[in-house]
Amino acid sequence: MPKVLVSDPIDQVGIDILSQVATVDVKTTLSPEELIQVLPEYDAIMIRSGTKLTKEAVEAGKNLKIIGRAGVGVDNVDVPTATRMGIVVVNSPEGNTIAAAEHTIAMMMSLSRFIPAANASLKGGKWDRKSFTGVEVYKKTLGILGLGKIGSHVASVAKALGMRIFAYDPFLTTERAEKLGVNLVELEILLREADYITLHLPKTKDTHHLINADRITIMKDGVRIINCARGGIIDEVAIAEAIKSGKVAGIALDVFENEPLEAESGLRELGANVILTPHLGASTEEAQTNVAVDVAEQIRDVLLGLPARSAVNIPGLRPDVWQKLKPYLQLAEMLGNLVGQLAGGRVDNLDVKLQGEIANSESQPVVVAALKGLLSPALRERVNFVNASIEAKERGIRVTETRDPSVEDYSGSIHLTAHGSQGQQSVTGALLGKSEIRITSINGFPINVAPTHYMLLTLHRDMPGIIGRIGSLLGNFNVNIASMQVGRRMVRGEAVMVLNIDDPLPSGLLDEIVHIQGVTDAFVVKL
Ligand SMILES: NC(=O)c1ccc[n+]([C@@H]2O[C@H](COP(=O)([O-])OP(=O)(O)OC[C@H]3O[C@@H](n4cnc5c(N)ncnc54)[C@H](O)[C@@H]3O)[C@@H](O)[C@H]2O)c1
Ligand SMILES: O=C(O)[C@H](O)COP(=O)(O)O
Repeated sequence: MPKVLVSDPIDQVGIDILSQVATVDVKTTLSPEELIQVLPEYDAIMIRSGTKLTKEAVEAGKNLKIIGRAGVGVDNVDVPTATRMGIVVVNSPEGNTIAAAEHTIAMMMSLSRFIPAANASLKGGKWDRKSFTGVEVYKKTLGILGLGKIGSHVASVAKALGMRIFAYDPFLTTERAEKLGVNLVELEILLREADYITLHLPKTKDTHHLINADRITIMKDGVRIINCARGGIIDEVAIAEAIKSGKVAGIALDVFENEPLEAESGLRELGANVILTPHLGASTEEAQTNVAVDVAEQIRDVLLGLPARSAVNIPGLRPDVWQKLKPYLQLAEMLGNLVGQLAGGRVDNLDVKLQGEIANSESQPVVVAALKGLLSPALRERVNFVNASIEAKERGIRVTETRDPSVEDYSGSIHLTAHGSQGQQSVTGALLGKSEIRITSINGFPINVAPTHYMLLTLHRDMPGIIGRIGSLLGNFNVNIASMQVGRRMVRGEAVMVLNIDDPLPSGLLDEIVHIQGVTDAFVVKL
């Protein structure tokens, strides 16, 4: 049984799913050092934002096949390192959208009406009504930074509250914004116009301290700011200063530059107009069930050898695409492996041509499959769909892709040409029926071969007796031939022969084959 480590609190429903296929250890109090120590034992890890999978931690996970983030943000995972190591990273892109959006609205209303402070005052024995006169959100302008899933839901709820909505999102089309009834504006306009500003973008190097002292200066006096996205998007020192000076009337923060927030953080000292929650955006029963099921199912699937539906580091390989392309992916991988073995040495360029029905499909997974096959003789199980593109790039392999939707002999075929240190080799393959893989040409010689584990390929002159001589030689060495195919373009011209053999070729035999008169080259292929 594979082993899964659950290192943050996850809903039991997720643990139950994982337990169908794995031994599950729930250890939610590991220190970073302990985590690194235990990680080599595990095939998968399931986390929330609490566990920091740093470069060192990911590298310690030598047996990890998948990292499952039961939530949205993967900024606590060193994804590039995971990708290089061939570890799939998955998340739950939508499981906690509503929870985070509702927390944002709750923060906005709490800021407007001082609910946390009024509650604390009353419970502290007072009946103070004067200190807590609030403001209405009705007819105010809400500026949303990042109009993705959460930002969009916040927009629609805020519209129902009678707010005017401005949004800044450089990656969003005006059509989408119009559909949401939102004014898509430049950042500076939003900052000038908004009475409330809420953040719903990822933490990246571009969004680090997006809200800083300079941008706060542009804002309206008395603006209120909410951050339920990620700590570090707001400069905490600058925002604390702006609260003290009265420039900013209130802030509500669910996320912090350092989590847990330090006991001595100055933010804790600020008054009734500063609301802090300990990263509770996704903490609803519904969201925790959603993300646990979503991510546990993906871990289960990957451990069973199936694709994950929301891998953040395998673009394009969703289960629906996988199901549709599966036979072509197997074909591309086999052809990549074959052309790589024929090429022998270093490959600098791989031309991938997709012909017929496959030319109209999503090509990226097919290219990745071909690269996986190409690199697998050298890297073996270290290369997979996650890291094949990176591994190829690091080796300087350039990929050229062409498509031709016209149908020739087969409804769809894949043609690979490898250019490398030892010249050029090309192979073509197609599907017979829906899923039977065939090699349909080698270096332009037409054949029709079902690939098998061991194959012997010869390039030779088409002349009487040559096939017999190769066959007898194999017989002398007790190598059994399962089937044989010859492809030629003209009688007594150049030809290619493919022998499917039942046994590996004994050492030295290939040399003898190459020395047969008329044989120009020979290759042993192991698929
Ligand atoms: N507090 C919580 O518990 C909690 C819960 C869920 C999600 N989150 C966080 O909320 C944020 C939003 O999540 P989502 O699910 O809506 O993500 P999403 O990917 O659906 O939306 C993010 C949006 O930000 C936009 N964006 C990216 N870079 C930008 C930039 N430089 N300027 C402006 N816009 C930019 C993108 O175009 C996208 O539309 C993420 O940071 C996520 O980690 C927090
Ligand atoms: O990105 C997310 O999904 C949220 O920040 C939730 O984090 P959590 O799973 O630690 O609550």
